[in-house]
Amino acid sequence: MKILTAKQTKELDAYTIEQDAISSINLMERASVAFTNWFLRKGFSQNNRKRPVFVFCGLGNNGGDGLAIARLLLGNQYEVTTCVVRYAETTSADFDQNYERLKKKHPIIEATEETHLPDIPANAVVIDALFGSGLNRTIEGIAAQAVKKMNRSGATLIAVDIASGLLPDSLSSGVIVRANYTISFELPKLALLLPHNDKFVGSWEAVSIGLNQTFIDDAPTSNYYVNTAFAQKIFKPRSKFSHKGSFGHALMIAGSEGKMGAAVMAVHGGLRAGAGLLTVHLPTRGYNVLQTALPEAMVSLDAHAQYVSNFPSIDDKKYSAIGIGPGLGKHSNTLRCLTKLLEKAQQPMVIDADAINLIAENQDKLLTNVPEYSIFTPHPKEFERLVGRTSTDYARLRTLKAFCQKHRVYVLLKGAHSALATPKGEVYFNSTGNPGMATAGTGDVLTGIITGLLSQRYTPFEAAALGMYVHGLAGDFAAKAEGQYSLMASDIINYMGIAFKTLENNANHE
Ligand SMILES: NC(=O)C1=CN([C@@H]2O[C@H](COP(=O)(O)OP(=O)(O)OC[C@H]3O[C@@H](n4cnc5c(N)ncnc54)[C@H](O)[C@@H]3O)[C@@H](O)[C@H]2O)[C@@H](O)CC1
Ligand SMILES: Nc1ncnc2c1ncn2[C@@H]1O[C@H](COP(=O)(O)OP(=O)(O)O)[C@@H](O)[C@H]1O
Ligand SMILES: [K+]
Repeated sequence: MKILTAKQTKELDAYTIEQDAISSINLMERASVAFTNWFLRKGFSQNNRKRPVFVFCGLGNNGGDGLAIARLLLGNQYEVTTCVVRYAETTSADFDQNYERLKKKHPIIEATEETHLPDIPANAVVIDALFGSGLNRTIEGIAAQAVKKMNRSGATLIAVDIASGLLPDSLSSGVIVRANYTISFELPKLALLLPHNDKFVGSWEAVSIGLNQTFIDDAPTSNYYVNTAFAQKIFKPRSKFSHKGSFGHALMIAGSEGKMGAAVMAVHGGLRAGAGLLTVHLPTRGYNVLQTALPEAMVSLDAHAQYVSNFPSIDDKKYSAIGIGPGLGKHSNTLRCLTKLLEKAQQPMVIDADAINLIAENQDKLLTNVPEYSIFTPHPKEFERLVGRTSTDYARLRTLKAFCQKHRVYVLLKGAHSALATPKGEVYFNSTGNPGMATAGTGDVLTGIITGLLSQRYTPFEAAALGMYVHGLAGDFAAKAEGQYSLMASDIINYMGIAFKTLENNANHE
């Protein structure tokens, strides 16, 4: 799914109105109905009674949506208080039409100064329709006072299209609505996916309003959203005559004294992702724990007991994918081993954890030897070690894209909405996952999954994109069954089967 800019969204609206024989006012009605349907599904009741609804409207089309939503909720027997915040003289034509329609049957509060703003009880549901994608400067005056009043109220805040004050695709400042929910029209906006905006976005959903698909298909963008349909296209079901040789042989280099569990997690992830064969190379002291936990894996033992100091021969292309990093440690001999491996390796590798840290600390020597199209999987701290500190989410995204373009590698920057950047400078944001996954070992599982997929001849991009999607989906299934609080990395492994099965089932029904 594409992520478009505010400017493109405006053009998309206009194109739809022109090409699809729908008037602007009817498109607004569609958007308002889509929002209201979402609202009705949620219900927003308390003790079997509908909670009072307060709608704050601006003077443009976002305000017009608010007025239409107020009318639709009145029709559904909600007790609605509507307030138009008069921060300027001019109003949009569609705002005017919806204003007239609502005014006929419902009193509208006009606020030109703070004392006009209605008091909001804490049990209310507030609909924020002050500004949408048309915002082009910080909010001031009476509109800013309305935002502050909404934020102070303790009520549940729902943003129409985007929280007022939040710019869809660039850095925001000034007062911003702290929404609990955001209902975005048609496509997600870049701002919804960035960590620093979490407090303004809440949980969000994109609802379809039937905007023109041809325009969307043709629109240039470098930002994408990896949803189910996207992952489904990448996923390859197994053919009847396949055998374990069809799914490659993965090599995972991992583990050090005290961190052998990371190797176990990664290997487990790789096997569950369907690697035909998987050899793990690890320090001798890890042998028993690994073979006891996972008899399915083959083991190549290092010359050293506590850390990795060498690696098995990769000359004969025996391994169709190599992953390195989980629990590796940073011993000087491990650094020497990694240096040699990077010199020798011809194929893209999956590089995680301490392998990233070692490369970060020895960039001059190591970075140029990383095989083209390798996949780095840093968490934010590891990414910072690699590229330095960045001040904002947008600056970090620019750095991420530039790093991938310069070094011709993929970087999967982990977190909520993990961002997979490509050598072309595109970014694919993940749709799956939950905060329960912020726990020890989940990253090791991901490294295993991606290595396992890569070994089966998925391209590096496919392996990374499908891997992050399935990893998050398994985490979502685990959280649904067990809750987020006590979720552990091994729960993700346990739910990987169900995650892959949903893709298998969908593929079989196509
Ligand atoms: N046909 C359409 O274009 C559709 C638009 N829709 C809604 O329309 C919204 C966009 O509407 P608009 O383009 O009218 O813009 P907004 O309603 O977001 O803002 C209204 C106007 O306020 C002015 N403004 C911007 N920042 C301001 C500030 N800080 N202080 C004071 N004035 C400011 C701008 O001139 C802007 O056009 C979307 O977010 C969506 O909610 C939906 O109804 C779907 C259809
Ligand atoms: N709030 C969150 N929402 C969704 N996914 C998350 C969240 N926090 C962490 N994750 C996921 O959990 C994993 C954590 O990886 P990492 O930090 O490397 O953990 P570890 O090093 O302990 O294995 C990543 O895949 C990341 O995307
Ligand atoms: K809004």
